[in-house]
Amino acid sequence: ADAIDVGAIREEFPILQREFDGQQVVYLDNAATTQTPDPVVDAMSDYYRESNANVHRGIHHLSQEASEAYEAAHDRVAEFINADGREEVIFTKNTTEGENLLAYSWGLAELSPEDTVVLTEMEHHASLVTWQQIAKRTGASVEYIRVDETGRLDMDHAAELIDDDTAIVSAVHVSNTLGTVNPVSELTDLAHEHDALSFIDGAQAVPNRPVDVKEIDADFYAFSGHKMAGPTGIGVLYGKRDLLEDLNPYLYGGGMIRKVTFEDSTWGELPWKFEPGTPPIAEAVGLHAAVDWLEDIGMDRIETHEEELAAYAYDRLEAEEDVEIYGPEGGPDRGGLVSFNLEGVHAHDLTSIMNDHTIAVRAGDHCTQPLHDKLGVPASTRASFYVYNTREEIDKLVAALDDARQLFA
Ligand SMILES: Cc1ncc(COP(=O)(O)O)c(CN[C@@H]2CONC2=O)c1O
Repeated sequence: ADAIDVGAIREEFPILQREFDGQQVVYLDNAATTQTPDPVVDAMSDYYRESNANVHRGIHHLSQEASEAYEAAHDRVAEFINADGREEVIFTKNTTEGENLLAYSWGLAELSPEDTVVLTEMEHHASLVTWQQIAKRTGASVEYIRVDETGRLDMDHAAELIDDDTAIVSAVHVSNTLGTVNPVSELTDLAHEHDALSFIDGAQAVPNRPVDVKEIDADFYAFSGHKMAGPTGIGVLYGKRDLLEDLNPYLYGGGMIRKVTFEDSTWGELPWKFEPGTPPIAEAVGLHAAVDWLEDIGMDRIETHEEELAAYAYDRLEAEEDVEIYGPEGGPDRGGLVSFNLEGVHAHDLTSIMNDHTIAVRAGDHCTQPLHDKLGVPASTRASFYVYNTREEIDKLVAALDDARQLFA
């Protein structure tokens, strides 16, 4: 596929023209959140201006329009990830809520002391802490698939850990710290060989590459709107329909019920059963527009663009003898981000220097503290890329290292 037209894309992001101290912003913090193109902002503004009403099919024109827009967003997302229709697409607040929905509605009900939850050492706190706490409450145990010295999963260790005691395997598709692209189909197959469920955290995958949940055969898959050129306040939990049919909700209220009496209640149809109360309607409209906008570029082309930028960043940083990079070398095993440290300079100081050059990167543990403990560093600096980033921006990042060396090293 031909390269994406970054110049044309940047025209749709006024925020990228912003300057601080006379320097144009260099936004390299996309793994935290991506910027929002005009068509997405316009779709949400138009909704509020012209179609705003509450959903659940109120008997008036505006509610009909709002309901249709909200339902169409479910259909569009289902198509985008190759789910079997809106029944398999639950709108949540974000990836974190999707993981908690599964942990509370399935984990609390199904896990017992005989069960094991298999995670990886590179899990984000959204899944690691969630499963760790649900395991404590149910008596289940938690085991972690090792990350090897290249930053990849040790799949021999995975095959050892995943056995007949395993109830669920929960793995990140692309690590938000290492950039590692994990073999999620293989992990899912291992889980299914032992009648265990497979949950995949796709927060750093769905925005950046083609994702086909049926090809992966994951039982559940979560991601966020704000990391894929969409708004904050909306995420998706995909689930296989037959599994969702058997799950009981853990959040109750209006819109999710079929019949309510003073004695008891019964639950509504999928996906509404898991969407109590007034949902993020404008955000759903925005997410729909974001999916259209991304597909217009092409997910294959986005994946190639990010892989090339990450490989370029990896090579440029690798050439600096006082820089330590975490995760695999550039190529198909690395998504669009690079975490690193500059010898003798704390990540927070480096990131502050970067900010002096109006370069936005992120310092910290990236919600993967156990992984940083394993790496033996308290924090790292992470540059993460999206469709509007260029090699020239990476050159600015590398050039700013010298300031940090002069000041701190
Ligand atoms: C792999 C992964 N899983 C789950 C989440 C949680 O997503 P929500 O915040 O939308 O629920 C994130 C967010 N990434 C964090 C957010 O900021 N910086 C990061 O790397 C993530 O990268």
